[in-house]
Amino acid sequence: MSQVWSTPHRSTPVDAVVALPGSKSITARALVLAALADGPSRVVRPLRARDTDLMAAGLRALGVRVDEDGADWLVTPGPLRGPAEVDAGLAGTVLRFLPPVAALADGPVRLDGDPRLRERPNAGLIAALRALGVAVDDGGRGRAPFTVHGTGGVRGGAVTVDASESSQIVSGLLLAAARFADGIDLALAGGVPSMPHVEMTVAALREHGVDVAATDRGWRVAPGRLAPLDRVVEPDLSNAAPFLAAALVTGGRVTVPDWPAATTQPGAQLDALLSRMGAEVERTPEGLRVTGTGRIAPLVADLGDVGELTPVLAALCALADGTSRLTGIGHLRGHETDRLQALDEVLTAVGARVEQLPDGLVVTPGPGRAALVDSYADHRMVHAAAVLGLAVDGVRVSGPEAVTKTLPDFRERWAAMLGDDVLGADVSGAPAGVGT
Ligand SMILES: O=C(O)C1=C[C@@H](OP(=O)(O)O)[C@@H](O)[C@H](O)C1
Ligand SMILES: C=C(OP(=O)(O)O)C(=O)O
Repeated sequence: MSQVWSTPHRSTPVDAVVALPGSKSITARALVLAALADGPSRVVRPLRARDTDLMAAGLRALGVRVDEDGADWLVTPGPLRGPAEVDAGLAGTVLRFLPPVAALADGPVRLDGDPRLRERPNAGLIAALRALGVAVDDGGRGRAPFTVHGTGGVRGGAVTVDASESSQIVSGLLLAAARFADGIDLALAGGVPSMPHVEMTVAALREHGVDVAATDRGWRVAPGRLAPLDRVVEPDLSNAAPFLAAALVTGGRVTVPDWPAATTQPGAQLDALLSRMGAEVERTPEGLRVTGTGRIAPLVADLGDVGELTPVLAALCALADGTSRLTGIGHLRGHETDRLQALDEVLTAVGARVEQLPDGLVVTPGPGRAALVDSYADHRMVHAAAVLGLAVDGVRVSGPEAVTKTLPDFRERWAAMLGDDVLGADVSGAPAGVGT
């Protein structure tokens, strides 16, 4: 039995200020870099959610101390050790950031996770580790479960990496590379999605005093120490997406406080993307304010840099007044679920017409209809269903607990935005499934 969430329907304009907890991506980098530094670091206002708790637990398994200090995490590095077991859950960040750290441990580290984690692509990372002198036993699958045979050190040096399926492969290698004997000289074999996330990695490394340089084909990290650092985590701008979308759908107004003036988070691009979809977007002293104008314009865009915004943007496209075309997102087939397939099914169930492209979606809105849709264990599919449900009466989603991945109290925050006292609607036990 899985839960079913009846998403709240709302025709009146929302008017809310929605504060959001810390960024998943910044918290993950802060933890890993703190673990590799040569003294204790503090992570201030980290995201506490399944993905980041798994990252902390994985580092603890490798011998790092991660203590709670109020709402902060205090990270005290220690000798990295094996044998160890790491549970990556469904977290791409744990899957791709911890193996290069595990390679520095003094024994074998086995990494596994949810059934879907075992389908998420990782061959590019495993091949790169081998080329850098690390033995990895993956049974030839290129996926979890696999064992990294740490020997207490990594040679490092020049390596060509296929990161076409995930930018996290690049980030994982760069994060640990200063601790490799020869650092790393990473050349990309082809394209890489989600470039802002690689820029986030480079920026975070530099804040720890690491020497990172962009090269013709990739990045070079010099071997050296990582200085300890107290880091304040920015709010998660990708998780702002469904709340800001609610302003467009209801013709209302949503403000997200503490919106950073400058950031490498891809969610920063919501500003421009939502303007293109018809919203008025302004930076106010209170935060980023998005005001719906009553019209949702279709979107034609390459979302390759901002793939994780796709589920919410695609939901808006299903409510727009024309056909949208979202491209550059073939790698979303390897995310928490095959997101192009999942969005096709969900948007079709609520009345839109969807065409799948090899690297994207064409979405044509239709008359909305009630539907029971699946979350596919994907937090951002729950966000998408919530956005659809504002406009289409009777959208229910099974498996809403997937939101624990990055925003455990998503439904409470959604209800609060709408001015509801409780969860916004009933949550009941019912068999998982898709259909009306
Ligand atoms: O480095 C990161 O923190 C992330 C990189 C991106 O991964 P992909 O490049 O696999 O899309 C993004 O989608 C994910 O949510 C977080
Ligand atoms: C793709 C995502 O997550 P992960 O870090 O597990 O890849 C996401 O949060 O949208």
